[in-house]
Amino acid sequence: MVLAAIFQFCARQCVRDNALQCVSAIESAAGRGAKFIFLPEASDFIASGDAYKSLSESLETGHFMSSIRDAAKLHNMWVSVGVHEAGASQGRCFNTQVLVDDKGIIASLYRKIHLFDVKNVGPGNTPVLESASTEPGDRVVDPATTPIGRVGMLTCYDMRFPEVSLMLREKDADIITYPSSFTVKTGKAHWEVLLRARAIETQCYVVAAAQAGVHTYAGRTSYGRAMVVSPWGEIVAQLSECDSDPRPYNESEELPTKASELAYFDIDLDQLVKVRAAMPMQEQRRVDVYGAR
Ligand SMILES: O=C(O)CNC(=O)[C@H](CS)NC(=O)CCC(=O)C(=O)O
Repeated sequence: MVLAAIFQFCARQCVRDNALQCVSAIESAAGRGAKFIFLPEASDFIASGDAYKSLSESLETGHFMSSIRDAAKLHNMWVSVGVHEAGASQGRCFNTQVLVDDKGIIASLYRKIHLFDVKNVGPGNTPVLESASTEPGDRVVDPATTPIGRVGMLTCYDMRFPEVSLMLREKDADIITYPSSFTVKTGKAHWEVLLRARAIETQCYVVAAAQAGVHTYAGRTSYGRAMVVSPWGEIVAQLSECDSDPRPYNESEELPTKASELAYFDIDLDQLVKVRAAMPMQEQRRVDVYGAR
């Protein structure tokens, strides 16, 4: 079994501060002997309005990813982290999950394919239009081989589309990651159910690092409750949830952040093999009746 860590924090609009928090989480996890750490979606920043354009960075040369890569190398740690990647069309960014290996090299990356364009689930039942700032990716990436198993990457809202997680299972994923920044309303209603269902039906570990807390200047609050689910559907680690009411938008007010949290868990690939052997769903799929995913 190999030890891994999952991190939850409240990103601000300042990329340097957020980088410091993530680097310190990597350092702590290394001190405990973890080989892999999962960081949330948008760990580089949560911003308001047009700030996306100026804050998004290149994965190769930007301050945020350089800090993460240096820390990964220094502490021999694999890192999964969500960032805003500069360089998409129309001044937008990609919502990208980056997998960094223990030498500080980018081993793989995945650009979120399902964007959170919704009508009445945002703060105060307002709409959210992720596609205004973000260009969707156009491919699912094969799972990457790491010291904790084969990691398949998806992000946040993607967890509502089981087809892609089943596709990753088909490609031999052991672990599926959903770095997230969920809304409080949808988090309370759906978060645990979605993550446990994805784990049970794919018979994979599901790891969802999360943002948590009030981002007042951006007019939004993240639900938190970062969670790890075993291939049998048990919650093996979870962090605290944020149930604050949404607060009115206030650009100048940066509230004290909700404290960051770190949890540890073992990835037990023997248990995964036993679960799959006892209930061989992958071999039982009736693709002859209902087609491939
Ligand atoms: O905007 C950023 O900077 C980072 N991206 C996000 O926070 C994204 C898009 S707004 N959030 C989600 O997908 C929440 C999904 C969700 O809450 C649900 O499926 O219910």
